[in-house]
Amino acid sequence: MDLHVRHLSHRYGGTEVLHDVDVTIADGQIVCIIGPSGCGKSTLLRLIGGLERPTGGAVMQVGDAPPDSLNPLTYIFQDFALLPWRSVAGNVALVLEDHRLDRAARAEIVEDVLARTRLSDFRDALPRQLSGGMRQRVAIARALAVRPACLLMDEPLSALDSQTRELLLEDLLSLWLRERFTAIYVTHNLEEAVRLGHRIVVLSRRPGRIREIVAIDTPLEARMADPQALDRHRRHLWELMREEAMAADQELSETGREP
Ligand SMILES: Nc1ncnc2c1ncn2[C@@H]1O[C@H](COP(=O)(O)OP(=O)(O)OP(=O)(O)O)[C@@H](O)[C@H]1O
Repeated sequence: MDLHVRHLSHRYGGTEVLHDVDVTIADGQIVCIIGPSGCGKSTLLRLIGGLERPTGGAVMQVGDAPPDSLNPLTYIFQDFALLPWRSVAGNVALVLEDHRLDRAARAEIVEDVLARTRLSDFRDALPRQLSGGMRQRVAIARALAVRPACLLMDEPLSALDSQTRELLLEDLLSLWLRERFTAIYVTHNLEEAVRLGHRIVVLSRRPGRIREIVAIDTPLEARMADPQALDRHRRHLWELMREEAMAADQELSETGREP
C-alpha cells in the first residue's frame, strides 16, 4: 500500500501549521521527516495517521494493506507507552485484545513477533526490569503485532542515550532488511535520517512547507560502507535545516521582544 499526501494544509485557529505538503510514501520504503522545532512534523504524522482531520488537502491510501493487517497505520511514540504491570508478552498481546482472534491465534502472533524482534527470552519480564532500549523494542514489537501497512514513528529513539540509540538504529535497519516494512519516521537527528531514510522530506519553519525531498539511492545495507556519501547528504540536510532553524529562532525572539 502506498500513501499519497496531496496538498495537505492545516491550521490551529488562526495559525497555519502546514502548507500544501505533497509527498508519496511508497510501499516498502522509509520516508524521514525533518525540520526545525514547531514546523509541524508531528502534526503531519497525526494527519497521515487519521488522528486529526486536515483543514485542506487529503491523505489517500493507494493499493491494499496486507490482507491480515489489523491496523494499517500504526504509531510508535518516543515514550514507549507500555503498561507497567504487564509483562513484555502481555504488552504486545494488549493490542490484539480488541480484535476477533481466539486465544491460540493471539498467542501465535505474540510469539512470532517476539521472535522477529529478538525478545523471546524476555517475554515474562516487566517493563521496569528492562533498559530504555529494550522497552522501545517492545513498543516496536507491539506495533508489528497488528501487521501494519505503514509504521508512523515519532522520534522513536529520542528518549534514549546515544549508545542505546545506535543499537536500536542497527536493530531497525536489520528489521527493515528482513521485513521491508513501510515507515514514516519523524526525527531531529540527521544521522538517523541518512542511515534509515530512502527519502528525506525537509520541512521549512512554520508553516511547514516542503523545502526539499532528498532521495538517497545507496541501499540501506551499504550505507555504512560509504561514509563519505552519508556525510555529503548529512551536510546538505544541515545546510537546509540551518537556514530554517535560524529563521525560526529569529521569529521566536522577535515575538518575545518588548514593545
Ligand atoms: N493540538 C494543537 N492545538 C494547537 N496548536 C497545536 C496543536 N498541536 C500542535 N500545535 C502547534 O502547531 C505547531 C506545530 O507543532 P508540531 O508538534 O507538529 O511541530 P513539530 O515540528 O513536531 O515540533 P517539535 O520538533 O518541537 O517536536 C506548533 O506551533 C505547536 O505549538
